[in-house]
Amino acid sequence: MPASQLAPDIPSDVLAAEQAHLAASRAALKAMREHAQSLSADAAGDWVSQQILQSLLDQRVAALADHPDTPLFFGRLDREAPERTSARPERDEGAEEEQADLPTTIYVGRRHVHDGHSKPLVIDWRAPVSRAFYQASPADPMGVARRRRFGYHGGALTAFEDEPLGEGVELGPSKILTDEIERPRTGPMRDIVATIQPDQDEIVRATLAQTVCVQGAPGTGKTAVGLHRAAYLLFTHRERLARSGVMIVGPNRAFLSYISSVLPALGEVKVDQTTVAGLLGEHAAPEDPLVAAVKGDARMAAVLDRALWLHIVKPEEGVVYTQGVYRFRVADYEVREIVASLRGTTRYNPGRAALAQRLAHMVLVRMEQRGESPDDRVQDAVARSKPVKQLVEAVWPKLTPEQVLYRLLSDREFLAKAAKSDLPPEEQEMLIWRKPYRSWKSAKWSAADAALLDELRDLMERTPSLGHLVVDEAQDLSEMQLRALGRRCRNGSATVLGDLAQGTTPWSTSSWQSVLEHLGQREGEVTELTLGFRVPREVLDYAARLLPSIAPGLAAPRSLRPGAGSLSVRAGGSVAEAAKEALAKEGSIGVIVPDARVAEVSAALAGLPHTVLDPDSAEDHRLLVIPATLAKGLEYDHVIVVEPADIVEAEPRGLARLYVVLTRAVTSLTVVHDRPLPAELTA
Ligand SMILES: Nc1ncnc2c1ncn2[C@@H]1O[C@H](COP(=O)(O)OP(=O)(O)OP(=O)(O)O)[C@@H](O)[C@H]1O
Repeated sequence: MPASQLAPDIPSDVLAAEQAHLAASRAALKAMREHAQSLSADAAGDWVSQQILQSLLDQRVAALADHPDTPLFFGRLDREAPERTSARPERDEGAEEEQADLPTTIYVGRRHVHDGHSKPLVIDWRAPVSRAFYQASPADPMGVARRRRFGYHGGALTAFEDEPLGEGVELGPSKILTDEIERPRTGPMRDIVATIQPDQDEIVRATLAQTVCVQGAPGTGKTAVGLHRAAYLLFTHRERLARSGVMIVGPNRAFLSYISSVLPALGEVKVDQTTVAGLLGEHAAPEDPLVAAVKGDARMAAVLDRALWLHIVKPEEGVVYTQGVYRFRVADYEVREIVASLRGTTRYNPGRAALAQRLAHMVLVRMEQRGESPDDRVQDAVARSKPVKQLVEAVWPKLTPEQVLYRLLSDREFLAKAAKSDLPPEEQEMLIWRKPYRSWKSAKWSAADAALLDELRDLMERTPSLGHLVVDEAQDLSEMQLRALGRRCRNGSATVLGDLAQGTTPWSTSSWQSVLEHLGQREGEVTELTLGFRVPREVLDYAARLLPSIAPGLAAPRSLRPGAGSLSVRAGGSVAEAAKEALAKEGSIGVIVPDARVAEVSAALAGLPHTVLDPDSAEDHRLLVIPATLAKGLEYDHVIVVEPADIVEAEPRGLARLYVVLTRAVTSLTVVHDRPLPAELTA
């Protein structure tokens, strides 16, 4: 963007000085990288340490890469002398000392850069001192006299915009922010590090211990905020989270591929990004949504718990261990006592191992009574001996989650025993497979079963916890899936993102409190993002006509972008025609169609270069055909929605699906239909 476009009176000497600072910063980054490259891992004592050190050095060199097309810094703060800074409390320890040590003018960017004398040239956006860049306002300047935002064209600094904060004057809208929001979307999602808004920043910088749950209308930046929060936490708690790990869970692989480059662009490459299926198992046997809803209900947890422990058989016999001419006996009542003391105090598999050890210990006690002095090795040998193993197998059998679930879903009597009064008979009947499988090995599991298997796995063996989990589109998760995710952050915290109006699964939630409860994060704070950055107002108002039917409790969303003329509804219109019109404009085009009509619409677009969205393919086209069920979380400059009535009828929560697809557009939405539009949309 040429400087003159931003502000005709930008003094060229000021711009030149800023450009010189950019050049100096880039040169310093290069020097930092060369220094890191010159370091050798040879100093490490042994081969293993050398490999570890080398890998750390390689990571450091990679992190110091300069991306010429990406702004190294995007803001500048001219701060008042430290003693005059406002007494606003900082959240991180050491923040005040850090502020005092820094020069009064600082540049805020993607990473720290310092010169050869350790003088900071650029400060990481995540550092405590950078917070003022996002939060300072004339009402609370946070010690900042002037905030400067930089505009770039490619990698070149071409413009800046000043906001005086210390003079109590009202700030006008930022053109740099507006340009960023209006920029055409191409390729995968980009970071928003230069333009994070104050309410978004509050969420990004919430402390690690705090679980945050964000309700937000389409395009309010929930996904963006979740990803930036992950980057912020990794920076602020680098060592702790390097050990325990951070994971992003998204709705499908198309979405993961869309967001995949945001964290690497922020320098964070070691974050797992996955789907619930990726985490719990890629099971997708088709299932009646009503059955899936019962399986997704948290009441299943108690049923599974009983189902597993019902496998323990009351011991009727003791153990006889023979050593030479001696026989050592553990009586049946003693075995019963041991089993009773272990039940309920341990998970299933460690309990099984403990039973063997406790039996062996009893044998050892008998040996000692006979005057022997056996050691631990003898105890281990007894625990592994045939009679002990046989008894353990008979009383506390070795099981897999699949075996237990197979029995539960195929054996009415067993299910009734496990379900007790938690599930009424009609729900039990729904759970029993209509067509039973021959064995647990040949059973085909559904997505709902995957969460049940995971629950059983955890009852058998403790699931390790991560340090932090970001869960996107969380309104779509069942209570059992939430429990599965909750296990993975039980010693950590979570960022939970979603929109109650966009729930499209049989088990979609209508309450964030309930989500937090099943996640095991009752203390989590529910907050809301209300301003939309994606969808033009006209389009959002149109989609919001569906809200009274799908989420009556939610207020109508607001959009930052007026977008007059962005909506076109065409009865009997041609999809190819609409696509041609969009191709004549700038930006990406998504043709969102009922899943069953993908092939037909793709054929109708023959002659226009396009592909059908495939999450596993790197092929990127300007014109994409997208099955409605894959559109969640994605966005395109121009969206063409084909036959809303079919989209609504295709699934039980079809109206919510329609709301999702109508809210994917950044610049224009064209609705093409032959059938009458759903009444909720024309009301
Ligand atoms: N502060 C911001 N500055 C610039 N762009 C932003 C900002 N916040 C969000 N955006 C942009 O708005 C668009 C929507 O953001 P995002 O996908 O995170 O929204 P969402 O709330 O997750 O939407 P949905 O509910 O539809 O999935 C993205 O292009 C994102 O980059």
